[in-house]
Amino acid sequence: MSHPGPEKVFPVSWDQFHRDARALSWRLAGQGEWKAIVCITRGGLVPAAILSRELGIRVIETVCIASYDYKDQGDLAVLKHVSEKLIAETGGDGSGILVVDDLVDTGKTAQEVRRLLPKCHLATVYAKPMGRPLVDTFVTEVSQDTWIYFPWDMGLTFQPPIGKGVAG
Ligand SMILES: O=P(O)(O)OC[C@H]1O[C@H](OP(=O)(O)OP(=O)(O)O)[C@H](O)[C@@H]1O
Ligand code: HPA
Ligand SMILES: [Mg+2]
Repeated sequence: MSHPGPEKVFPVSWDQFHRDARALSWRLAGQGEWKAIVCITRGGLVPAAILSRELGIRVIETVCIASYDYKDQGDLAVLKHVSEKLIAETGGDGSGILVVDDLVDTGKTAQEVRRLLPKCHLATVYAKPMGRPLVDTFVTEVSQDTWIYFPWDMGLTFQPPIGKGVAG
């Protein structure tokens, strides 16, 4: 499924992402003690590094899930599961695990994680309305027809002067 239009864009710089991931850490700080972070690769790797530092959580695991080819959503593939050892150590249902991703969009990825770890705490930096109910904690909501551009997907390019695009 291609992302529906009309499309708005929300470009995020490294600095903005760092601030937003720190804001997520503040929201999570009072909410409990987590034994481990499980990040949903690849997008969850960067916020997981920041949360790990801010919350002092040193056990980091991955669940590797892919569904988008650029903006086209395809079938969801779980490429690697969370280790059986960590699941067993956390009661088999994800209790005490903080799962982190960069964003929730349709909620398909989050649904799969909830199926694997029903009692985990799921945190994302950004959320769109369709996926929002599946997330426990997030920082910023954007509309469903907004595409978020992350700093690791962008480079510096020439911008045409704003006046050139204005009719008249
Ligand atoms: O709520 P959803 O509609 O499922 O979309 C959200 C997921 O999509 C992106 O991952 P993607 O599958 O592109 O893989 P990536 O993290 O490796 O870029 C993003 O990082 C989330 O994990
Ligand atoms: O808005 C988005 N931006 C980047 N990756 C994504 N994967 C799903 N939605 C998005
Ligand atoms: Mg992802």
